[in-house]
Amino acid sequence: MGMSSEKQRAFKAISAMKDLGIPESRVTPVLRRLFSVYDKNWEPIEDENYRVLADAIFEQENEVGNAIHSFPDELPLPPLKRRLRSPAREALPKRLKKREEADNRNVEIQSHMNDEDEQETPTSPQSLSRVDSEEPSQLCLRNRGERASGSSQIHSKSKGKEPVFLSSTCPGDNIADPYSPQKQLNEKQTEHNSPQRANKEKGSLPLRSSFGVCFKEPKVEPGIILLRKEKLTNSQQIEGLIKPKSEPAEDFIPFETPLAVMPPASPDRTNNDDVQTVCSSTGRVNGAYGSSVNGFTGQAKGADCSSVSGCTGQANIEESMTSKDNQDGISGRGCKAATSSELANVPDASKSFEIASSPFGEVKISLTCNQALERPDFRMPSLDAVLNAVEDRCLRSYRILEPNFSMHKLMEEMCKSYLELSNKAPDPKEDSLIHLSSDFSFLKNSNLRNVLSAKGGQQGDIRMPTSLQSSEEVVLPETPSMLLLEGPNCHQKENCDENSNGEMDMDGFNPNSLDSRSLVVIPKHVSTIDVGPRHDVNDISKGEERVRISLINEVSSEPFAHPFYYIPKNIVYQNAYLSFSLARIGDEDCCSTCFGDCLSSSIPCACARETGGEFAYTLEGLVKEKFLDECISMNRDPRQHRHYYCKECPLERSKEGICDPCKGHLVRKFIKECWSKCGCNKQCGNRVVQRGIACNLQVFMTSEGKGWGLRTLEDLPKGAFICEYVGEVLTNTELYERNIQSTGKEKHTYPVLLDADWGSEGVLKDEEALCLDATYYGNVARFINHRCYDATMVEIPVEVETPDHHYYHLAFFTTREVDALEELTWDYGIDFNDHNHPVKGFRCRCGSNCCRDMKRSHRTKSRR
Ligand SMILES: C[S@@+](CC[C@H](N)C(=O)[O-])C[C@H]1O[C@@H](n2cnc3c(N)ncnc32)[C@H](O)[C@@H]1O
Repeated sequence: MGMSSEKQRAFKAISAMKDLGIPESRVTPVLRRLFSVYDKNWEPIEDENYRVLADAIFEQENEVGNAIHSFPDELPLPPLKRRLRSPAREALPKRLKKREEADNRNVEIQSHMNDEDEQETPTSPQSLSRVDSEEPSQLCLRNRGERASGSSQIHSKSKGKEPVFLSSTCPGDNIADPYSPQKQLNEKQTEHNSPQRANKEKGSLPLRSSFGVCFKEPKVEPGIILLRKEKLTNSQQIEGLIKPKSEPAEDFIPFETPLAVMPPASPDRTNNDDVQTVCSSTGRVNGAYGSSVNGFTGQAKGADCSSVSGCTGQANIEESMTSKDNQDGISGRGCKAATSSELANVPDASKSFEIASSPFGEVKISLTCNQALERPDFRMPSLDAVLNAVEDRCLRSYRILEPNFSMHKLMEEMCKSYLELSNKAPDPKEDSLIHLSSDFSFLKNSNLRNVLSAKGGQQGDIRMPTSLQSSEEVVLPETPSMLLLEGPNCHQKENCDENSNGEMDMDGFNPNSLDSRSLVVIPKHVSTIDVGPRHDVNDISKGEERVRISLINEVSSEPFAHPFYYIPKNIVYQNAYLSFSLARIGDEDCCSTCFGDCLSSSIPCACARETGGEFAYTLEGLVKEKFLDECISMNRDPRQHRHYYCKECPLERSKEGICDPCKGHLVRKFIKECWSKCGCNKQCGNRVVQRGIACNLQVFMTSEGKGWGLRTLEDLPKGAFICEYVGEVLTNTELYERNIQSTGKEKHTYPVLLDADWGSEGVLKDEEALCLDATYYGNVARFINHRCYDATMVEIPVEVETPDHHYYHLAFFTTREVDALEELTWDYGIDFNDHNHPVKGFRCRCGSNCCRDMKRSHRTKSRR
């Protein structure tokens, strides 16, 4: 395309933005980036009246932390409305008053919020991107005083259906400026994009209601360009990524000077098992990470590369991919072939993608990322971490509904496309064209295989998790909204045989033949183009988590019959008052001037203040040993640690009969994570819990009679985040009401008090004291069994959306190294003599030497 045409299109784009009130100065740099990202392809930029461009402009503003201050002159601010009403304020505990003062400091934001309450809620993803809508903030809450009296009980209304909280946005939560061009753009798009509208059409609950909670669509990470999946076919998306470049297109405007080219692969690769470290011509370091499993080649040079612009350095990620030919023993030729690789796209050094192939079917993709290496604190992430992070970003950014989406598959698609384009039709029987070490690493490093092999000595003793049983994983359309699986883990009869013990065996499954290759199941890809969302019924999270959580019963034929809705984040039941909003987070409680990863900064940011000016997490994302040990010590020997004794204990008040004096609440140590009002990005190392479950977990039937439990399928280090305790946020009163309404048998076995800081809040009213109940709505944590004293996990309160300790996330971290297949337990801190406790009493079968259930004559001795 000629220069003049490029210019014309650029001018058109600029003037379209001008029409929306965005000055040229803000448009041009973003346009340059987009133009580069889309490989000088104008269509995606022009699509939908330059929607992507507008998105990107606002995303960039978010990224540099000036979303609020960027239009001071252009945008008149509505008058301040007080968030809290005076009488309510009088009753506020000190902490909340302090927050209100912070409100007043944040008057501009506040007034926007209130004003938006009355506005029609924009629903497009980009509208959310400017507001407090980063994924973890899915809870968006109203002030109790503002809650309409007609609030109904969401869950009771939605019984029998998929929980209907999924709304793209929450009324009243959008602080996007009503006058902003972005909003104008949104309004144009609301008609056809609105999930609310879609929901209405489906006849589900009206989402714009007075409920205290609703979910938002995931927000796009600042700096990420939105590709709208529904607009692009698979192949378009892939093409967008790897479109072969036959000719260097002319730049319509000067771009950043290209940095040194990183040509793919050093030529002399004579051994596919080699892990290569390549230095870029800038002399910067490229790390290496890769290994070979069972003869597969996995090579990668990882780099922290996420941005598509701002090229200031250079790093490489390279994935060596071998086709079937190579696997079948032609690897020698493949190695030789590497020397004769031909670059598919050589000419333009600034390109971030390069693909090479050999005449023998070897395809090599080289990603050149330019952002990381100028950073003095640059460190090489593992390929695994990069793939996970990219998956995470993609899932949030592109509305990918396929629960089994993986970067591995994406790379494979790239390979396939490349081969197709090269007129080399891939073998349809090919199960995987690429072999990355990351997919195998946990099996290679963990002792899962040994454990399985050991057990497999007696064939039939072991039931493989369904997720590992067959590569023909069954993916069924989701019909049941409640997770209620009939029978053991085999959900497709045809694939299962029932043995004499009534247990299910997979056809042809031979535990003795296990090797790491047979253990790895790459789930069948299901296209999301023409079908609705699907869930693997053997994923108890129904696709809600980043990882699949399988379920297995190796000890009995008891079916899994837990009627609960899986939710990955807390939701408010009805009256719980959670006092957080962006406006309540003062500058002193966030790190608005940070950038990138706070953990890499030499000076810890404001978010580390909660943990004594030091981050609680290590660079590897583990809780630091000292901090963790203190938390463990608190749990193991609570008497040695500070307690708060309520004058009128909400817990006692909510019990039946006479109130006992407060038994004391442990004053716990908190972790404070960075969040939406912080300048850092979602990948910041101080955001662990909010990223969700990352390890391989499994719900299994315990053999000690504790019912279902949770275990890990991989070796875990000490201090690793496992999961959050997720449930409905209730007030103590509501929990009390639930308990008295239920019969003894149904007494709630899943409530957790959020009492870690009751002490600093003065006398808490019943409706202020919060707890989580995972009985009806919960996540995988509802299966965590109790172990006295030496549990494998400890709970730590984590602040995400609010610096106010009133509401927090309860997160579980490992107390020591945990082996694959070991149960993940937690010391409930239960007093086995307290029969009035809201948690239903049980006969403890934890097996710990220090079991506190002393009265039980049948106490089991620990086997550990
Ligand atoms: C939060 S649930 C844990 C999951 C539960 N095992 C299930 O099957 O749903 C708590 C319940 O699990 C059982 N449980 C947990 N830890 C136990 C233990 N150490 N000994 C016996 N039962 C236990 C008790 O019935 C308790 O009320």
